[in-house]
Amino acid sequence: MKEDSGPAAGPAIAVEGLHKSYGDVHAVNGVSFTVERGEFFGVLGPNGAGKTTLIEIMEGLRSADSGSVSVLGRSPWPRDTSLLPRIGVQTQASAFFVRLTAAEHLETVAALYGRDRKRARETLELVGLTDKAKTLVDDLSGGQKQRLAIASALTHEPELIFLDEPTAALDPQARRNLWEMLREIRTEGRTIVCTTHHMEEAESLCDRVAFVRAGEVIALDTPASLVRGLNAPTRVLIPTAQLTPEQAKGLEGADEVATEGLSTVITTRAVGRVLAAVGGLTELQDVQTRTATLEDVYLELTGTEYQA
Ligand SMILES: Nc1ncnc2c1ncn2[C@@H]1O[C@H](COP(=O)(O)OP(=O)(O)OP(=O)(O)O)[C@@H](O)[C@H]1O
Repeated sequence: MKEDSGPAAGPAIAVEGLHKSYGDVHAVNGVSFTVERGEFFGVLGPNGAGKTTLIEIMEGLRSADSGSVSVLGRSPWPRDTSLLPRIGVQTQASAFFVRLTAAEHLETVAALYGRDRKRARETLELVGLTDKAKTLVDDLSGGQKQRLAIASALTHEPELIFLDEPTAALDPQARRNLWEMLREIRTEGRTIVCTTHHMEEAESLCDRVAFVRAGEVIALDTPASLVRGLNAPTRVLIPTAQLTPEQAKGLEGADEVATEGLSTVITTRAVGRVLAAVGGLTELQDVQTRTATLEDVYLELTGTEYQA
């Protein structure tokens, strides 16, 4: 299933001047970008930004009003059935075959793609649901259903995988297991396009991310470049019981001093000098340093309070 997957075959996705409106709402308003083969690409932005509309156009589930989309070298609209075995789709409202167990559901999905039971079992194992093989789909928890939905998108080993908030209902352990699994899939050379509201997740997994706001891509780069571009200061947190704000204000390199809960917080662009000075006054093992993250980029770009 990996035909046309060499570098010579062009990008996995190329979107150019895409527009889509629902009445007066410009859900996608002039979007252009390219996703390279083998890339893990994140689409980020607040609720209603246009992410799902954009992804559904790439998946061939919606038509665009204007602009062009190429997916694995083909146009997904009008519906191109030759693309279906080559892409895997997990949506926020995945459907299951009712009255089947988790294993039976996946075996059915696998059979639809001409894959065998062994592959269905492998995929169940991949998402950590082997011990739920005999559980009815209806009796799975929300997070387990979500893992089954992801497995359904992976059974046929597609070249390109679309994931819409894949870890939304997962507990922290399941989320980290899924990250590991997605990293593994990526090393197999598959392309992954993923939306998420978890900035830590995007920072940890994505090669590049596109921030979408009001239907437009307002930033697109690697998470590290976006964070660097903020040029944000470092925050040093020390228990106030060990260093009071008054003591902190006198320290070399401290730009600003505040208190947060039980901590004195020093904002600085000379973290080495501040730590050296703090080390002379208190135990450094109780000191935490915080540098900017993709969440800070989100707040800067969208100008909104982040809500997971
Ligand atoms: N079928 C539809 N009919 C009318 N308006 C729609 C439809 N689907 C989406 N919209 C509107 O288009 C805009 C973009 O919606 P979209 O679902 O693409 O955003 P999103 O970024 O995926 O949001 P979320 O993070 O909440 O999933 C919103 O204003 C939404 O209300």
